[in-house]
This record gives sequence, structure tokens and C-alpha cells, in this order.
Amino acid sequence: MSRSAHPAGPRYADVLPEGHYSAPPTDLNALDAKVWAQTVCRNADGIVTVGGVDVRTLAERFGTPAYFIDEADFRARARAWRTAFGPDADVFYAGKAFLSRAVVRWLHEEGLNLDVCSGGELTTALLAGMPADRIAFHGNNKSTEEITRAIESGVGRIVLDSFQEIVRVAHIASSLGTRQRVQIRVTVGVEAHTHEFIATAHEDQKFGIPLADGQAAEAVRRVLRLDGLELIGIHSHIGSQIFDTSGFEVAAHRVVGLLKDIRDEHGVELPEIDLGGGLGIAYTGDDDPREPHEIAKALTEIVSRECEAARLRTPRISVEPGRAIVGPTAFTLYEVGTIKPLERLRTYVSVDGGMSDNIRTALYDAEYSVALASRTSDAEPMLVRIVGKHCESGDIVVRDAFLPSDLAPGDLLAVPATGAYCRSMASNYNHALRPPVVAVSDGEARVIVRRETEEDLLRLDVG
Ligand SMILES: Cc1ncc(COP(=O)(O)O)c(C=O)c1O
Ligand SMILES: N[C@@H](CCCC[NH3+])C(=O)O
Repeated sequence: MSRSAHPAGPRYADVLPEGHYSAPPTDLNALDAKVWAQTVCRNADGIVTVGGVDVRTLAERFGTPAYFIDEADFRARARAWRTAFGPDADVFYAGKAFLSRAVVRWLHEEGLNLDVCSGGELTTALLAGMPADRIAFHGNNKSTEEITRAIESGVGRIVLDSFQEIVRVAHIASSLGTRQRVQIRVTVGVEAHTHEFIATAHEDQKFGIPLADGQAAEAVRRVLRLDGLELIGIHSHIGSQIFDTSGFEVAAHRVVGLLKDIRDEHGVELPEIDLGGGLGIAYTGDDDPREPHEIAKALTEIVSRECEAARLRTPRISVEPGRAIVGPTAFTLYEVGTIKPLERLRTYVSVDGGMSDNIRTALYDAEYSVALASRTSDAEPMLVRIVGKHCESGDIVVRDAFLPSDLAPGDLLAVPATGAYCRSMASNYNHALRPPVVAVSDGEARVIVRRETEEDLLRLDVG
């Protein structure tokens, strides 16, 4: 690893606006178990390892930037969700967080169902062998072609998102001579405590049919009148990266209120309620996510209590965690390219990826942690901003972090908790080649999504 000299960066004490940043961690080499995948640790040489393979070996074999996913951790988290909710509930992994054929196989083997929201996700799921009846199909603007394919393949449920879609799905199901199981997605009017772009249950937004003004009740009336549809339940998803269950409590209260109104008006007790996904994970040591068994207990109690009060049979609950399963199981490995200390400001550390492999920092002001992964260091901490190589000054991977001041080009940096919404939202901005996803387990590493090549890019350019 090269060690070219660079001028010393500003000391953090010189650049920290008072009270603005927390002090640097006492041990820069420590790996906070909260944010790293289960098998991640440092080996005797101080190199970060995952699944028993060290990052220097991984970088040599697979290059950087690359995502490394801890398969054992993924399976353990999937199993924990499944076990926590038990046989009387269903866990649908939200494929939008990250989907590949290997992931579908792991989910299938661990007994989870799958939530897809596009034709591409549906094809991946089916190709990898997920039984169609364990797939839920979402989306606020599914195309006629997508709806047809979903119904023809026999998906377990389509989640209806608008009045037009009610008619569209009913028409397609009837013309295919079938009756499609559906849920209606409602917006319950909850302001989830999360970034505006990932909150989804307040009324002023594109998803779902509002409970307000009786719109959801009207949607139920229309669905019940149509032969092509079998209404199995009501769906609510309040947003993403949420830590407390109070939003779910309000959502469950309002959804159960609707179930009660449906029983009173139509004499029908719907058998299912889906509370969506959205459970938060730790991106930094300051985040305190709850364990699946605590969440399962809280949600089950809330729904049972609400149903008891409404004198309804408790419906079968389903949930759709994406981030909470895959998020913590992967990290992105980058190589440091340049280091630029700016006097009285901060040190900019440029890596070989950026907003094309992690758009979340630019899009949601998301916070991440970072560690020097290819070695340990006893050098003084320096305040850094990890930036990418794109032509964009907002191309930030980690806004504020402390790294050892002897950091040098060629060092490897690992950014944890990048399993969700990083590869799945990756782009080709500046014709970047999207990084591979490598699964590591029991001392073995294998590519599950390969790195893009320039030929991949040029294949689309037919002009
Ligand atoms: C309907 C639905 N279900 C599940 C999810 C998964 O969310 P998360 O990955 O935050 O658990 C989303 C995304 O926010 C969603 O829109
Ligand atoms: N993509 C978002 C969350 C929205 C997920 C789907 N509704 C994120 O990275 O946090």
C-alpha cells in the first residue's frame, strides 16, 4: 500500500465549531458492533475482516469500490424477523432495499415472503424461485403490462394504490378469467419522524388512498363490488428509518377503525392487516434501533388491543422490513485516492466511488460512519469529509467523521450499513460502473452481482 506524504490536516480542535460536533472517539480503530455486520472484526494484523476474509484480500480479488455482504448476518436477521412474528403473521422482505437472485434464495430458504414494486423486481423474484403466492406487488403507478404479468404469474396479492388502479386490476383479472387477491393501501395521516422524502403516511403525498374524507371507505365499496377482486386486507406504510412505534400505534388505530367501519357497513371482517416496513437501523453509534422481537411484540399488542376495543377478530398481521434486514449486513469498501487538507476547515478525503454507489447522503442528508479498514493506526484523529469522484460538490459519502491523521492514498476505507438503498439506488452518473456485490461467508467470497463494465454501458448506447 503506498504511503505518499501529504500536509498534515487541521487538528479537529482547530476546526470544530464549539458544541457542533461530538469529540472524536477514544479509539479510532474500534468497530462499533451497532453499525457493523455480525462477523466483522479486525484480525491479528489489524485488518478488518468479514465472514473470515480480510478486506485487503477482498480488494485485491474484487477491486474497489465494492459492497460486501455478510451472508450469515443476512440470514440471521431474516430468521429473527420470521421467528419474532411467528406462524400467525407474514414477513415480506422489501426487495427495493436490495434484490438479487441470491438474496431471493436466502429469503426463500429462511421462510420469508417478498414485496416487489416493479416488473424487474418481480422477474428477479420469480427467476430465483420465490413462489408467486408469497409475493406482494406494490407501486403507485403499475403499468398494465406489470399488472398483467403479476396476475398471470399468480402473485399472492396486489396492493391497490389509487381509484384508477382498482378498475385496472379488476378489468385485467376478469379478462384473464381470475379473481386477484388485493389489499388497499391507505394513508392514515401520520407524520412519521423521519426525512420528508421517506415519510409516506401524511396526506400530502403520492402513495395510497387517504382515510380522510371517506376516500378509503369509498375505495373499499368499489373493490367489494368488482368480481375480479378479492379484498383480503388493508395496507399502511408510514415511512422509513423510523425508531419508535408510536407512529405504528396511530396507524394501527386508524386502520382498525376502517376495518370496523367495513364490518358495520358491509358485514365483512377483512382477514389481514399490513403495517408496512420502515424500521430504522444504526448508521452511527447514536442510533438505537429496536430488536425484531420487541417490534413484533409491540405491533401485535397494538393490533390486538385495537381489535378487541372494536370487537373485531384480530386479523393476520404482515410487515415489510427491507432496511432492517439487509441494511446492517453490508459495507462499502473504497480506496483513498487523494487527501486535501483545507486550513481551518476540514480535510477532504476522496475515494474511488461516491454518489453513484451511495446517493443517500446527498438525497436525505443521511449520516454514515467510516473506518480505516486496511490497517490500524495510533495517529491523532483528524476531522474529515469523505467525498466521491463525481463532478458534483454535493458528492459526499460521509459528511463528518474522524480518521487517523496518517491516512494516505491507497488506504482502504469501509463505510458500514450500506446494505439497503445503496446498490439498489446506484446510478451510472459520469458513466460510473456500478460496483459489485460480493457475499462473504465462512471464509469464502463470491460475487452475487458483478461489477459493470464499459461494454455494459456501451451496449445501451446504440446511436
Ligand atoms: C410499501 C413499502 N413497504 C416496505 C418498505 C420498506 O421500507 P424499509 O426498507 O424502510 O423497511 C417501503 C419503503 O419505504 C415501502 O414503500
Ligand atoms: N430509499 C429510501 C427509503 C424509501 C424506501 C421505499 N419507500 C432510503 O434510502 O432511505
